[in-house]
Amino acid sequence: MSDPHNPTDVTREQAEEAVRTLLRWAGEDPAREGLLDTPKRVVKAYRDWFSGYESDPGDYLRRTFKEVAGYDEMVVLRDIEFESHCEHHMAPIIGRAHVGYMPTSRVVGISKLARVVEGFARRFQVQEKLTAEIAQCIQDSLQPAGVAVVIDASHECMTTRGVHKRGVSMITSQMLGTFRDDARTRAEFLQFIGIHGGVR
Ligand SMILES: Nc1nc2c(ncn2[C@@H]2O[C@H](COP(=O)(O)OP(=O)(O)OP(=O)(O)O)[C@@H](O)[C@H]2O)c(=O)[nH]1
Ligand SMILES: [Zn+2]
Repeated sequence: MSDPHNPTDVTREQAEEAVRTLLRWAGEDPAREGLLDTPKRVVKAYRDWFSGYESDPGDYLRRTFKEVAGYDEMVVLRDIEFESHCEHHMAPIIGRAHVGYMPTSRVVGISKLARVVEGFARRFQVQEKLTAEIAQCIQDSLQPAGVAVVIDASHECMTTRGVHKRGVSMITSQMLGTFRDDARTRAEFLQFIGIHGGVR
C-alpha cells in the first residue's frame, strides 16, 4: 500500500532496521526493553525533522495580496527560529533566520516567509545552501525588487562532537536585488534585524 508520507523506495521496516543496526554499532542491544520501540520513534521523528522533502516551499508563496496601497518599503520578518540538520553529520543546526523583501506590487501573508524557512530547514542542509535556497525561492516566487536572508545558527556537529566549541554561531547572508546593490537598503535591513556594524 502506498504511503503519501513516504514518497521514497525505502519501507518503514527497512528504516527501522537501519536504526537497530546503528544501535548495535553504538554498542547497544536493540532487543533491550527500553529500546524496543526506539526504531519506531526514530523513524517517526525523521518524518518530522525531514518533512521538507514532502513539499515545494515555493507553493507557500503562491497566494499573494495586491491591495497594499501606498506601501513601497521593505518587509522584514526577524528571529524566525528553526531546527535543521547538517548534511555532513546529520547533527542538529539550531538557529534563527531573518528574512526581508522589497515588494513591488504584491505582498505575501507574513507567516508564509516562516513556512519557506521551515520547508528548507527540514532537510539535510549546509547553512550556506539553506540561506541561498530561502532567498532564491522568495525571489523566484514573488519577483520582488530584492530579498535579504541572514541566518545565525549553531551547529551541534561543532558543539557536541569534533572540535567541541560551544557558544560559536555561524552567520550567513544572501542578498539579492536592491539589498545587494544598494548599501543603504542593506544597512537598513541589518539595522532592523539588530545587526549594527557587525555587533548585535
Ligand atoms: N560551511 C559549512 N560547514 C559545515 C556546515 N555544517 C557542518 N559543517 C562543517 O563541515 C565540515 C566537515 O568536515 P570533515 O573534515 O569532512 O568532517 P569531520 O572530520 O567530521 O570534521 P570535524 O568536524 O572537524 O571533526 C566540518 O568542518 C563541519 O564543521 C555548514 O552548514 N556549512
Ligand atoms: Zn556537521
